[in-house]
Amino acid sequence: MNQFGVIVRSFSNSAAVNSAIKNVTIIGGGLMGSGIAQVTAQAGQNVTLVDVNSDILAKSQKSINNSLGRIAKKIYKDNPQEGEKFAREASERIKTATDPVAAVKDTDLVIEAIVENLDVKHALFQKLDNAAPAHTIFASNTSSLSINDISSVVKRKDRFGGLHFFNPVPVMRLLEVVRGGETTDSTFDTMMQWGKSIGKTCVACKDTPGFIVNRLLVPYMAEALRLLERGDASARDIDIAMKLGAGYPMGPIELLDYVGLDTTKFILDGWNKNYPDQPLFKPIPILNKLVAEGKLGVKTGEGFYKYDKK
Ligand SMILES: CCCCCCCCCCCCC[C@H](O)CC(=O)SCCNC(=O)CCNC(=O)[C@H](O)C(C)(C)COP(=O)(O)OP(=O)(O)OC[C@H]1O[C@@H](n2cnc3c(N)ncnc32)[C@H](O)[C@@H]1OP(=O)(O)O
Ligand SMILES: NC(=O)c1ccc[n+]([C@@H]2O[C@H](COP(=O)([O-])OP(=O)(O)OC[C@H]3O[C@@H](n4cnc5c(N)ncnc54)[C@H](O)[C@@H]3O)[C@@H](O)[C@H]2O)c1
Repeated sequence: MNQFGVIVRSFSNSAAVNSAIKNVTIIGGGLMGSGIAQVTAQAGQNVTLVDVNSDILAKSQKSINNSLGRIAKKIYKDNPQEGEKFAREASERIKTATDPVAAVKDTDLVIEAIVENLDVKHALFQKLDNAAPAHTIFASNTSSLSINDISSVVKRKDRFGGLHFFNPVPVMRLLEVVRGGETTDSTFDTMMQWGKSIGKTCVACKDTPGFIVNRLLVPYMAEALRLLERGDASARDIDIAMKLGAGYPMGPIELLDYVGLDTTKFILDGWNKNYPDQPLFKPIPILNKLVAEGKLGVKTGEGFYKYDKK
């Protein structure tokens, strides 16, 4: 089945995979948090999506409703009315909030998808640890930080793990479920079951840098940027080469624009700090220049490439 086939199958099967989790709070309504909120609501669960202000949350909701419309057209192509009902009901399951403490008072799972910065993640989780119910599981959607490092500030280390989604969340079928050093079997099993209940194919990984995909993706994308910096090939030709030569749906440069150059820089700077002797993670001038100019990729309309404003 194509990705939509999987979504349809998973969507219809998601109810079949019972999960103890019914109420989910997602902190960070950006690229990833909005997608995680959407697929969770699509699976019939109650969602509270939190961000720092209502303008950002309005943008999150617009993005979610656009995506729901695209998926509804696929699943219910022969029954538009049912499609509208599916999209409306999923959207209605998502509440938004700007107060993270209030948003975790009655929740079973908190998924953090805020900026890739350990200090900011620490400040958030410290606040939530004293506010959420004792049974609530905490998870981070971090791309590159250690789950053990993130959870070092909370008491509930036994109920803390990684739930690493892939962009765009409504389409990418994979979910990496990451165990921290103190994650209990019960917490891990609940996260795996929950991942299946929202229609994802779950793989398990220890708390190792980059988990599985990014551990392999980062060197590949790093070398692509260095090819570009040396002038060995143009961005366009590097992307065409990897799509036609390796069968990738996107080339590495357009993928960097797609995931966000700010997030990319956060990840690279973090790994360079942790592994200063690894030449692969040395700062990349062309990346730093674009980020300094506010050219963050698709999300700002320009990165390595220019994009039509949506
Ligand atoms: C060391 C120095 C440098 C590097 C340092 C650090 C590097 C950091 C890199 C990692 C950064 C973080 C990474 C993160 O932690 C993990 C990731 O997320 S990795 C990225 C994973 N994702 C991908 O690889 C995406 C690859 N691209 C694709 O799969 C496709 O291009 C696409 C995005 C699905 C778009 O498909 P296209 O065919 O190109 O375009 P369409 O618009 O036609 O879409 C196809 C199909 O999908 C539907 N669709 C697309 N987007 C959405 C959406 N948001 N919601 C709903 N539906 C969507 C669309 O309707 C189409 O449906 P169809 O008509 O085909 O049925
Ligand atoms: N971009 C990707 O492709 C991708 C894929 C997988 C995982 N991730 C990870 O997901 C996380 C988010 O990435 P993104 O691309 O969605 O970033 P983003 O910049 O699109 O969204 C981050 C959101 O978090 C909000 N935020 C920041 N601090 C906050 C706080 N203290 N409280 C509430 N909201 C806060 C911001 O306002 C923003 O809307 C990062 O850890 C990233 O590494 C990213």
